[in-house]
Amino acid sequence: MTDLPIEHRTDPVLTAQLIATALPYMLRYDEKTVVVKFGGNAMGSEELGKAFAEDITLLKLAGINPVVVHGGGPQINAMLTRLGIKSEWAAGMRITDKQTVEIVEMVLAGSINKEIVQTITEAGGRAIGLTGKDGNMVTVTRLKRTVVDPDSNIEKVIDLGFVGEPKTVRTEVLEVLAKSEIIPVLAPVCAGEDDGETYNVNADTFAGAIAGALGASRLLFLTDVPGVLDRNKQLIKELTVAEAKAMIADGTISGGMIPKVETCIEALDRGVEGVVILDGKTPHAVLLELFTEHGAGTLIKR
Ligand SMILES: Nc1ncnc2c1ncn2[C@@H]1O[C@H](COP(=O)(O)OP(=O)(O)O)[C@@H](O)[C@H]1O
Ligand SMILES: CC(=O)N[C@@H](CCC(=O)OP(=O)(O)O)C(=O)O
Repeated sequence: MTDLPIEHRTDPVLTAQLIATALPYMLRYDEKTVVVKFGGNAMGSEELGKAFAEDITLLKLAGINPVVVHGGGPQINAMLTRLGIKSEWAAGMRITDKQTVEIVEMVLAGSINKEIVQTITEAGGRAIGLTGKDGNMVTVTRLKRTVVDPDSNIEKVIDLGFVGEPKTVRTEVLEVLAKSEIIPVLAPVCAGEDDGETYNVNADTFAGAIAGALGASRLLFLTDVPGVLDRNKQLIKELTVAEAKAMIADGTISGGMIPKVETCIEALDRGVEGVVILDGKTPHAVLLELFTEHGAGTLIKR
């Protein structure tokens, strides 16, 4: 006991009892796929990253099949600023030109992806970092986005550049990994189905496509807010699809929360059983959500 770090030193009987309470949840998710989207804003500190890696490693050891999809919006912003490149946004998506997509790939696939893989390794797990390009896993077409011009109230189609929409998801590689001890960590960078160009894909959209194709039991979005908030900034614990659509239409849900909620709706359509948006800044948010009755965040439901 005394060799353990202080935060792990507790009454051994209590510890054993606590571990036993996780059993029904372990049985519930045994061999099930859980897709966890780790948002760039949720990667707040080294400590949070470590707790996240421990949770994911624990899921894998418990016989669950975790698939990690990560973002990195703020980290891409920081690199673009360092390089003096301006970035603009529309409907929660980065308008991505040729120069920007190179930086996006560098930050997501090169830097963040490997950092998460390393943190999982340090937690005692084994992880492999992949992008949508690897194994031709996810191919995309150019995303066409319609927005309503606030001045004229007229709908217009905007060109976001090299922003992709997942079209084909090939799950072979992930199925092989599910049978192994290796945890996939996926960066949302993909090749265009028609042109072979590199595309920037919103990490939420990517996670939804993966969860749908794998028939995941759970899709968790770890972000930097407690969940979907109402006009008074109060947490909404359960949100129906119709309510969510109305909140997007009236602007209560905006920015990066739009692709998240839209992905939740699509994931439900594709048969994912439980879709939750929760606060990734709470240490061990994944275990808290899956292994306790403490269900935090916003559950999106039909
Ligand atoms: N109704 C809402 N409830 C909660 N967050 C919202 C809402 N509308 C907009 N947001 C914004 O969405 C952000 C989360 O999306 P995003 O920044 O893309 O996070 P992530 O990096 O986790 O994907 C929040 O930090 C918040 O600023
Ligand atoms: C098209 C688009 O917007 N792509 C995102 C990809 C990263 C991402 O989604 O990161 P978060 O999950 O941290 O927001 C971007 O360029 O920022």
